[in-house]
Parts: sequence; C-alpha cells; structure tokens
Amino acid sequence: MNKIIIGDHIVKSFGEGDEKRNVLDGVTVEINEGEFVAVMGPSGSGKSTLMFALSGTDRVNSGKVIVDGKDLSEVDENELSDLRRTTMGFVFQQPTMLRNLNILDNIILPSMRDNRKNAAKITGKARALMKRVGIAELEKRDITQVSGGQLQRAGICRALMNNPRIIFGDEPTGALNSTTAQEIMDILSEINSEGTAVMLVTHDANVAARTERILFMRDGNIVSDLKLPKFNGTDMDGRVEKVAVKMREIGI
Ligand SMILES: Nc1ncnc2c1ncn2[C@@H]1O[C@H](COP(=O)(O)OP(=O)(O)OP(=O)(O)O)[C@@H](O)[C@H]1O
Repeated sequence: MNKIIIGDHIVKSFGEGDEKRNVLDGVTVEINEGEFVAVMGPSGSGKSTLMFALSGTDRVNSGKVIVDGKDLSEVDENELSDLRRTTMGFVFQQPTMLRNLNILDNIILPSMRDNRKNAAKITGKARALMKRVGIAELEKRDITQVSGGQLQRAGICRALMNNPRIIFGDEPTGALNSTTAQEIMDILSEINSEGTAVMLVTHDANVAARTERILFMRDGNIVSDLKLPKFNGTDMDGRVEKVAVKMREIGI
C-alpha cells in the first residue's frame, strides 16, 4: 500500500542545554493512503507535536519526514508551503476564522489568495462543500452567528477546498457535545471513505473508535498501534471497549 506520510526516527526537542527535552523521541510511523487514524495519549505525550512534525508545520531536529514521496528536509519553505497547500487540509478544535468575514468568505479565503481569477470556480466549490456538510443556508452568516458544530463543518469545508490527500485534525471534536462530535465524525468518515486519509488527535474513545487505526503515545513515543476493522455502523460498543481497554493499559 502506498504511504502518504512516513516519519522515520523523528526527534523533536524543545528547550536549550539542561532544559532540552525530546518531545518526540525517535518516532517511526507510516500512514497509508486513505487510512483513517487517531492519535491518543496522555496530555503532554507529544500528540500535537507529532502531527505538526508529520505535516511539516514544524521542522524536526533529526530523522526524516516524507510526505507524498518528498523528503521535507530537502524542500525549501516555498516548496513546503506548496506541498502543504496541495496535499494537506487542517481542522482544529476551534476553527481559526476571521470575525469580519462571513462563513463563505472564510472558507474561500485561503484558496483566493493566489488564485483570484478563479473566484467563480472557487466560490462554486465552496458552496458545493457547504451543501454537502449541511450548512448551505449559512453562507452569509457571521462566524459568531453559528453553532460550534456548524463552525466546525465550515472548517472542514475550508480544509477540503484543495482536494487534500490527507486531513489532519487536532481535536476537531474537542469543543463539541457528543452528538455533534459524532456528526462531525460522520462527515470525516464519509470523506475518508472517498479516499482521503484522515489523521486526528483525540482524547475521546468514542471518536477514536470510529477510525481504523489508533496510535497510542506516551512520553514522545508510539507505544501501541491498535487496528480496527473499517467502521460500518455496527458494533460501536465493542470498538469503544477495545479502545478503552488500551487506554487503561497505557494509563490514559
Ligand atoms: N513550542 C514549544 N516549546 C516548548 N515546549 C513545547 C512546545 N510545544 C510543545 N511543548 C511541550 O511538548 C510536550 C508535548 O506537547 P504536545 O502539545 O505535543 O502534547 P499533547 O500530547 O498534544 O498534549 P495535550 O493532550 O495536552 O494537547 C508538552 O510537555 C509541551 O509542553
């Protein structure tokens, strides 16, 4: 199976001298094309740092990160930013949206920056995505006039604008109630079933249980790699229990 991301003995440290600490301590991991992966672990175990490293958001201190066949240590900042823009989409706990723009304009803003002549096409695409995730009627709303779940749907639309090969989510459901969280997972599952890899950090066993692979981190390392069958709408309780057993084992 083709790998969309490879992390090979990656080390990321923060601090200087005696204070220096490896937050990623030689992590090796491969993410397959189209895979649906969750990352779990205690607070401070390095989950977000791993995601930042694998997405080229942060440079690593040593080891290799290879994205879509390109070694990130060999690309300059412009190439890196192109690679990120064309290959990856990002969804955060609190979508970072501008208060002075409506929902539609927030979704199209990153795509419009260097592509103004395609404004009509970009807007059409955004509208199609909004319709797909159930927020078509909200395009003119201010970002303060929608719910957290609706805002996250808009965040997902924005992440999908460039047809990414992988979506990274840093606690995309972390600010939502459990019903809304599952609705967001429905959307991410659907996107995944069409071939886009999804990798998300979560503390929630009910979210992780929707994926097919859960990486458990502790102290800057992946200490367990749990595989589940692709979710088909059945046996949610059994899946959650498998995740919960592992969480207890790891001490989360
Ligand atoms: N820019 C930074 N400078 C210094 N230390 C950092 C920096 N970013 C992260 N750290 C430290 O690295 C460790 C891992 O952080 P990270 O955010 O990856 O953990 P996490 O597992 O995602 O935690 P949480 O579940 O609390 O979000 C933490 O101890 C954190 O304080």
